[in-house]
Amino acid sequence: MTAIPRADATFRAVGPLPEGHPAVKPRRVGVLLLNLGTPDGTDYWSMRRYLKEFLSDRRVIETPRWLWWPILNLIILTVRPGPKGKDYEKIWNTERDEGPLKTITRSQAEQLAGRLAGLGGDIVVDWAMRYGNPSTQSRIQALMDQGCDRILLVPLYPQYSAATTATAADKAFEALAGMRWQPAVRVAPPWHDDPAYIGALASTVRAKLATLDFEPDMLVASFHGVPRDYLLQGDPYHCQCQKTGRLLRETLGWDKDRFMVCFQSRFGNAEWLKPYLIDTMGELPGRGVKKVLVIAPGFTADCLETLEEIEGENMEHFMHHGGEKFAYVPCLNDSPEGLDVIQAVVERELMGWAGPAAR
Ligand SMILES: C=CC1=C(C)c2cc3[nH]c(cc4nc(cc5[nH]c(cc1n2)c(C)c5CCC(=O)O)C(CCC(=O)O)=C4C)c(C)c3C=C
Ligand SMILES: [Fe+2]
Ligand SMILES: [Fe+2]
Repeated sequence: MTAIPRADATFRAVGPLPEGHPAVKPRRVGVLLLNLGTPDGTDYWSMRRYLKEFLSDRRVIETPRWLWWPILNLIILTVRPGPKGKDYEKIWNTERDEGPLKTITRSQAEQLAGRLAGLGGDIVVDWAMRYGNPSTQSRIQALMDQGCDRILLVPLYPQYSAATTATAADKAFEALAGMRWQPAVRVAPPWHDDPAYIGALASTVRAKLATLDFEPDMLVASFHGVPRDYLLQGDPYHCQCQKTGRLLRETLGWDKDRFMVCFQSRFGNAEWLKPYLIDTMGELPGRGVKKVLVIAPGFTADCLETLEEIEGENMEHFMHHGGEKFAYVPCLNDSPEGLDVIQAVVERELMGWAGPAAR
């Protein structure tokens, strides 16, 4: 007996529709890659809009609103959009007129769609942002319009944090809250210790080492920071970053004294996770560490925080303090290794919805 594909079976069962009956769509599975977001442009107003949405998120800034509102609206949104827009200009994809985070996330989704085509089932892959465009709400609606009654949300963060993973899920569930017919939803878990991920990171380090004219004294794994208080309140982000770092070092077979984990992108005056990358870059040359290789395992795509902050600001700081050689390992991005990781996570989480076991 030949199995009838699910969509056909649904159509046959429905038969002729009564007058005025809403259209019946084929049943599909949606995969929605969710990234952080990036401004629509580098001008003052685009930057301000993006920063306002980002920094109004209570998952990102937990300061009481009565205190935060005047700081944000009267100070930060006045002084930050201008200089940050200039920073974005340095890394902007002028061909497409968008930030690299957007270009890379789109490419990841397009390539993933090609890779999942052979899985069986009718799968639609799309991508959306937590802040800015394309919005999470609009892309969930687009998946629903194409008949997706099951959606796998994939927050593109290997390490879980309430400030990233949870707020991405919150935004998606906020969109579902207004729907009469909600899709069934799964949220992919973080993959900070997945062998596919650690192996991909190790292979990018090895590939980079093969191109260098020096042997690094130190491999520095830099993760985006969060306030230290989030760790004390129970956010697992710190521990997951440390585990990723340890597994990467063990896989590479590097000694403990030639490897360290740092945290970057501190914002505001509160204490964040330490050691700070920028301080470390200023101190290492004085400790005899003159040649460094930096990797940013927490970012699935190169962006402002890697290209401008690590490869720009931190490299300059290191050299200024007596460093001799600095190299940066690009993120996994839309490389075959990067797609292998996303595909492994997605295929695992689609089990029962797509592939051989799908009903
Ligand atoms: C102010 C608090 C912030 C927290 C907490 C935070 C956590 C956090 N962020 C990322 C990933 C990215 N952040 C990016 C930019 C960025 N981050 C903050 C603030 C916090 N992030 C701001 C204000 C900005 C915008 C730039 C600036 O004004 O400094 C980006 C880059 C986006 C791009 O368009 O290139 C990424 C990616 C993680 C993973 C994280 C916690 C785990
Ligand atoms: Fe950030
Ligand atoms: Fe920890």
